Amino acid sequence: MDHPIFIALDFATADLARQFLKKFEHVQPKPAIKIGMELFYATGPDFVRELRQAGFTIFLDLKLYDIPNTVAQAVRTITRLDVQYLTLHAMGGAKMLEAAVAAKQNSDLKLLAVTQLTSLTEVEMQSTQSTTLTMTQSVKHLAELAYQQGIDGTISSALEATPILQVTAPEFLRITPGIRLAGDSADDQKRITTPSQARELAASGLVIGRSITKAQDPVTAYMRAKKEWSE
Ligand SMILES: O=c1ccn([C@@H]2O[C@H](COP(=O)(O)O)[C@@H](O)[C@H]2O)c(=O)[nH]1
Repeated sequence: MDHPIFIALDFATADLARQFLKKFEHVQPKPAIKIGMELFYATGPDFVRELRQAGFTIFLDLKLYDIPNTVAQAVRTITRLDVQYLTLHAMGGAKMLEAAVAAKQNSDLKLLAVTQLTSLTEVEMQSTQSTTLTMTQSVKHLAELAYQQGIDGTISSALEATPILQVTAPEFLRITPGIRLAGDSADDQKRITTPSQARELAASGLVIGRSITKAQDPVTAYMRAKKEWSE
């Protein structure tokens, strides 16, 4: 899958996620899905296996952030789940990233490093992290660090996708949440773009949650995003 749109399955139970996915049973190819903390903590690895067996491409968004040994052991365990993408925080540092890359061994699992959460403004980032770096400088720095350790791509706003490309390589993935369809109302996401803006800014994949999951007609919202993204 070259340019995926991952639907963020942010649901509280497996049944709610199943009901949602049922609406997509006639959509081919199957949408790629992202399982984050809410659903994973509620349902655990068994539900990940169920969705994988049903043929979904799975992005497990657990945002690992711990000492190198702990993260490496977690990556080793997760490779057995046969998910295709996994997140960890770039802020864990070079040694943590390096340990995660070593732990995935020969598996096809792609590791994605979260740079700065899309819910943060530049001012919030600067005050929390006690830095004078701009958002772009900080994201570029973390992306370059991840790239040098052999990580497969980043998670950032699409607003930083072009700067990330400048310090990494075209094949390094630039996956971007914080995507909203025109007309959506404001929420906790701060660094947002539409799918077509993300494409113009050199994102290589999108994560979309509420614009699809909370839409009156989720399949139509997904198709609209897909059309904008691929045009
Ligand atoms: O910086 C980040 C990292 C991860 N996310 C995750 O993506 C989805 C976005 O959902 P929306 O409903 O489209 O806002 C969500 O699961 C986040 O945990 C992110 O938004 N930003």
